[in-house]
Amino acid sequence: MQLFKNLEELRGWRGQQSGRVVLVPTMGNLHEGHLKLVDLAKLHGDQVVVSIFINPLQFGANEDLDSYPRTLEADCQALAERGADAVFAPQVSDVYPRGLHAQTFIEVPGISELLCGASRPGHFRGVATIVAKLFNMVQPQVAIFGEKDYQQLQVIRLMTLDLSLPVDIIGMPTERAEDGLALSSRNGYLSTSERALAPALYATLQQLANAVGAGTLAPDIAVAEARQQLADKGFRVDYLELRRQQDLQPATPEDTELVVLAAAFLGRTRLIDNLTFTRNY
Ligand SMILES: Nc1ncnc2c1ncn2[C@@H]1O[C@H](COP(=O)(O)OP(=O)(O)OP(=O)(O)O)[C@@H](O)[C@H]1O
Ligand SMILES: CC(C)(CO)[C@@H](O)C(=O)[O-]
Ligand code: BAL
Repeated sequence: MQLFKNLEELRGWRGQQSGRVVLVPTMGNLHEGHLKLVDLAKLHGDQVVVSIFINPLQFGANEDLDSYPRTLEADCQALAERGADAVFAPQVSDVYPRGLHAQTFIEVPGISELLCGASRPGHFRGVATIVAKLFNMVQPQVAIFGEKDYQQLQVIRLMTLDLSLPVDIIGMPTERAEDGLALSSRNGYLSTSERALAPALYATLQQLANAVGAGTLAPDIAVAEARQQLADKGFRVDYLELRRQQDLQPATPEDTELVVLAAAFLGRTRLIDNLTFTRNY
């Protein structure tokens, strides 16, 4: 496996590839969820490139940019064992040569201001901008993203459509621990007692989806109960919302393809999760 630490090296390699290149963008500190994206990537092309870049543009001023785990050596070892072909791990100055604030941005209006975007202003502008730049740098035919970051996946799909980018976007179902907790780099911030509580987030989403899907609870009541249940268990709920899958707008009684999405803090750790389901009545 090759490791490219700057754009020039990456471009030199990319120019020699004639097959289908698949990109898996990450921020590193890799876990089995990321490695499952690599497994899927291998089915979709000839060369799998994993980018590892902690993108300052998508972090808010009071977020964890400085403390975000940086584990490049272990990440490369895991990726080599899993059969990735190349890792692209550029420096911030290589990615943003004019500095973060003199940067041309990509905005995907509407969807970017909802849910995580409301709690993290500018976050999806940072995500859309870096993903568009990674597409230009790596020039993949295919890119793989996790459904754990459901809103992010939708933002990227819309950006790709709006800008006519020649990249197929593929979503990968969320990889979970045995107790249901979605794997996430930020799970490493949880204390032992917080980790024991954390699976309640997904369990609560499952209960809500079962009740609304079968029509045994009205959506408003199910949402209010779910929020209260999480608060009673010690979560600080940032949002928990029932939305339609297509555009993440509030679900109307006619919508059947639904998604429940939540972000909730345990201590200082912000967990996100979601569950898609069909209303059957
Ligand atoms: N449990 C998971 N299952 C499937 N895909 C995942 C999972 N966790 C992360 N991903 C995907 O991996 C890619 C890189 O994500 P990232 O490096 O931010 O990891 P993360 O674990 O989500 O980190 P964080 O805790 O910072 O959100 C994204 O497309 C993300 O959706
Ligand atoms: C897509 C991404 C790599 C862009 O920095 C990031 O938001 C992530 O890891 O999900
Ligand atoms: N996995 C999403 C990246 C972020 O939280 O910044």
